[in-house]
Amino acid sequence: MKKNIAIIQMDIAFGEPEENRRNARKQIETAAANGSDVIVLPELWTTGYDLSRFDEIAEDLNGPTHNMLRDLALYHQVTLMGSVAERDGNHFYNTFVTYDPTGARVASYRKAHLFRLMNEEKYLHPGHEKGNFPLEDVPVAGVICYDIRFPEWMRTHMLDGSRALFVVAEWPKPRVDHWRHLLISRAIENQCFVIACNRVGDDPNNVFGGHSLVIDPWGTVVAEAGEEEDILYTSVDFSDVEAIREQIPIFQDRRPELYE
Ligand SMILES: O=C(O)CCC(=O)C(=O)O
Repeated sequence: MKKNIAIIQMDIAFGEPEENRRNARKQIETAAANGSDVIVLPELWTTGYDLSRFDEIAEDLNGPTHNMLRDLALYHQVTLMGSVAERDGNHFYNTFVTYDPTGARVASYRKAHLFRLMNEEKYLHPGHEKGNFPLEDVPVAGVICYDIRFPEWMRTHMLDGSRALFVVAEWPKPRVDHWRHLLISRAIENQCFVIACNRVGDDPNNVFGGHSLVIDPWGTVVAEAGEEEDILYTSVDFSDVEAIREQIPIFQDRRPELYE
């Protein structure tokens, strides 16, 4: 199945959900008008890392950001995804959501590995469930930023035949080399597409690196953004995964009994 992908590599106004929703809405409308089927937003794109104000700015899964994503997905007949600050009772999560063209939420994955360098563990709870979901009839998975440093967690997402890993991030510029190498490695070792959206700009503590990427299941970078706000367009044929998995059948050759 072939899909036109748009990655919205946006800057994020720190702790300003309304401003970020306005900006994202414009960019989603542009991407939809340009024929995109799947539109990816970055990590925590409504709030940024304004963690100490999550009590005020995080929302439950029926909040205004979710209504907007549901309505835009339905109106433009696209799939929309990205991570949003979630409130559930007294707990907060960094939650990757996906809305399909019927407006249904088909994924809500809570970031499993909290990033101490940005104090996430002081404010957020980690998730415990995997981020697999169907992109129409194609099995895929969505994960968040620091999660990609844990290949064993990424592998568990691939054991059901998933063909793509969607990654949303606020990855700082000083470690953009790690971002690129980790993403390319995840694509090669799992023989899957990696479709990764990073933010640009800065917040009070970090400068973010951009370089959103689309990598094919052979590990070749097929599209890459620079360090400015941009919409990165590419098209992906998920059936390309089959030939590579037949040529080098790593999923058949695994010996899980050795790994535990
Ligand atoms: O692992 C890294 O270097 C960056 C991770 C990160 O920024 C995050 O998880 O938000």
